[in-house]
Amino acid sequence: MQNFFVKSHGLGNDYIVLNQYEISFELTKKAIQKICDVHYGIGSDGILLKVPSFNANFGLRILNPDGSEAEKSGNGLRIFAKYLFDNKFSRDKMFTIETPGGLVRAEIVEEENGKAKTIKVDMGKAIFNSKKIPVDCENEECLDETLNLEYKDYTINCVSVGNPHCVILKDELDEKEIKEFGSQIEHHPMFPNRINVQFAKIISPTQVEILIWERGAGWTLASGSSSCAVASIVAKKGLTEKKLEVKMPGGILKIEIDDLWNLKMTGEVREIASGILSNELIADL
Ligand SMILES: N[C@@H](CCC[C@H](N)C(=O)O)C(=O)O
Repeated sequence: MQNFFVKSHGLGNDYIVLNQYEISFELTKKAIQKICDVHYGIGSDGILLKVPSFNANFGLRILNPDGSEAEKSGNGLRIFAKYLFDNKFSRDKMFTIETPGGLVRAEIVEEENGKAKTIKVDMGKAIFNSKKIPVDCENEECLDETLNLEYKDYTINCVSVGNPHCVILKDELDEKEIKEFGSQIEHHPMFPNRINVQFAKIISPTQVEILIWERGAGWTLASGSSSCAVASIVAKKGLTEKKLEVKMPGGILKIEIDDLWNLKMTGEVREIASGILSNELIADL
C-alpha cells in the first residue's frame, strides 16, 4: 500500500485526496482529525476519499476535519474532479461522481499543461423544504425565520444543496462576528444535522459577497456548496439574477441556476502537493 495523497485547494479551501484502495490504515475519526491537523498531520479543511460507485463513474466520501461526514462539497467535488483527470482515472473531460448528497456531473472546462484548471460541476437541485434540509421550523420553507442565540437573534434562511445551509443577509460583513457566533449557529437545536453558516451581502444584481462558517471545519476561505446555497436564497428572494458571482475571502465562484433550481458552479482548483504519508504518522493514527 502506497498511502499516496494529493493536497489541492479551491480558492483557499484545501482538501487532501486519498484513494480507499491505496491506504493501509482505517480512516477513523481520530485518523481524520490527525491528518487534517496542521501541527500533527498535513493540515486541511477535510479529506476526500475515492470509493467505488455502482451508479456513477466514481464515488466520493467527504470527511470534515472534526471527523464527521458531509453529504456534499462544492470545492471538494472540483478538487476531486481535478485529481481524477490529472491522475488519469478519467481520460474523458466529463464524468459523474456519486456523493452521499446525490450524483453530480463534473466537466473540465480549462486545462493548463495537461492538468485540469477550471472545473464546472452540476451540483443538483436547491431544496427549500424545511424537513428535507433538515431544519426544525413550523413553516414548509425556512425563510426569514428568527434564530435565537443566548444573547443575539438572527434572521435566517435555510436551504439544502445536498448538504444543509443557513444564510444570514447582512448590510456589512464582519469576520469577527461570524467567527464568534458561527459555532453557536452550527450547533443550534433547530438544526438536527448541524448546519453550514454564511453571512451574505448583496453587492449588485449579479454579485454577492459572503463569509463562511463550515459545519465540522469552522472558518474557511471559500466554500462551493455555500456559494450555491447563498445564490439560491438571494435569487429566490428576487434580490439578484439567477446567474451570479459569489465573492469569498479566497476568490470568486460563478453560479448559474435554472428555472427548476438546478445549480451549476464553475471555478479554479490548484494542486499544492502530492506525496506519501509517513509510516510514523500512520503508526500514530
Ligand atoms: N468546503 C465545502 C463544504 C464541505 C462540507 C461541509 N463542511 C459540510 O459539513 O456540509 C464546499 O466547498 O462546499
